[in-house]
Amino acid sequence: MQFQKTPGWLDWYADPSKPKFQLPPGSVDAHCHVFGPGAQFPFAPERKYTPCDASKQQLFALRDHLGFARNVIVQATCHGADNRAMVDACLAAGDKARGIATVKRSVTDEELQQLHAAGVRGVRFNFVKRLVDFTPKDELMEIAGRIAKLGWHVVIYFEAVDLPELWDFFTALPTTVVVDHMGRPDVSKPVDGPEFELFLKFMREHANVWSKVSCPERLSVTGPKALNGEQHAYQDVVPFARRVIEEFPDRVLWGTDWPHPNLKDHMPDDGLLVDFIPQIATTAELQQKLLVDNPMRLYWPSNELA
Ligand SMILES: O=C(O)/C=C(\CC(=O)C(=O)O)C(=O)O
Repeated sequence: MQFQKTPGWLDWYADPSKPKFQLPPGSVDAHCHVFGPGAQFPFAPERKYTPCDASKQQLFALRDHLGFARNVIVQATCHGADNRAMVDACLAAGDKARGIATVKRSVTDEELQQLHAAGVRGVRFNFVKRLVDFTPKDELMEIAGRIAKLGWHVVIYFEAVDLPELWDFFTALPTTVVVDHMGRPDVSKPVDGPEFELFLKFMREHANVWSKVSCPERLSVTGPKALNGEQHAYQDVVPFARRVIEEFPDRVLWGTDWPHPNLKDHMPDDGLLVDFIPQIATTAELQQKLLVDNPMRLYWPSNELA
C-alpha cells in the first residue's frame, strides 16, 4: 500500500553526528518507535497522522551509531492497536529490545501471551487528544488489571493541563506507571510553579510512578535547537528534567523518541540529543541510573541480576 505523508511532515535526521557524550556501557534508549514501512505494515485507518517510514533496520543502525545497547520500542498511534511492526522489530532485535503495545479490550489472553513472548512488557494509554480518539476509562482499567497479572506496566501520555482531571484514574492504576516526557510541562511556566509542582506531587506521593525525562525538542520554546553542533540545546527544558532526575533518580528513564513524530519546527540531530543528557543528569551516578540501572530493572530484570 502507498501512503501519502501528512503535509509538512518532517523526516528523521538522516546523518546524525557522533555524540561527544559517551553513553555508559549498556545504555537503553527507552522511548523510540518504528513506522511501518507502510508497504509491509500498513498504518492504521484510524490514525491522526501519516508518517514517513522508519524501519527496524534504521532504528538498529541509529542505536549502534549513538552507542546504545538496547531499545524500548513504543507503539506509535499511527499503527493503532495493530502491533505487528513493533513486534516484528522486537523479535528481530533478539534480547536487545522490549516493546510497549497498544491493546483493546477485545485482546485475548493468548494474544497477550504472544506479545509477552515477543518482548512486550507494557501497554500505552494515550490521552493526547490530537493523537487518539477517547477510550472509556473503565475499558482502560480493565486492560490494566489484565496486564498487571503478566507483570507489565502502563505507560501514560498526557499534557500537563489534563493531569488534574486524570489524577484519580492514574492513581488507581494497579501497576508501575511510566509517564511519557514528564507529562508535557509548559516550560514557559516556572519550574516551581503550581503546574509542574502537581506533577512532582504525583511522583512524590505515588512510588509506583516513573517518568521519562525525554523530548526536550518537543517541549522547548526557546531552544537553541539540537542542530549544527549545539552543545547547550533546549535550555528552557533543562531545569524541569533536572528537577525530576534529582528528586527521583531511581524512577527516571531517557529515550531519543526517534523518529520524532509530529515535530513541526525542526528535526533534531540525534547525536546532539544524546549530548543533551549530561545537562540534565549531571553526575556519572545519575547517568548510570537514568540510562542503565533503571531501564534494566524495569525491562530486563533477570539480566540485571546476572
Ligand atoms: O512520540 C511521542 O512520544 C510523541 C508523539 C507521538 C506519539 O506519541 C504517537 O504517535 O504515539 C507526539 O507527541 O506526537
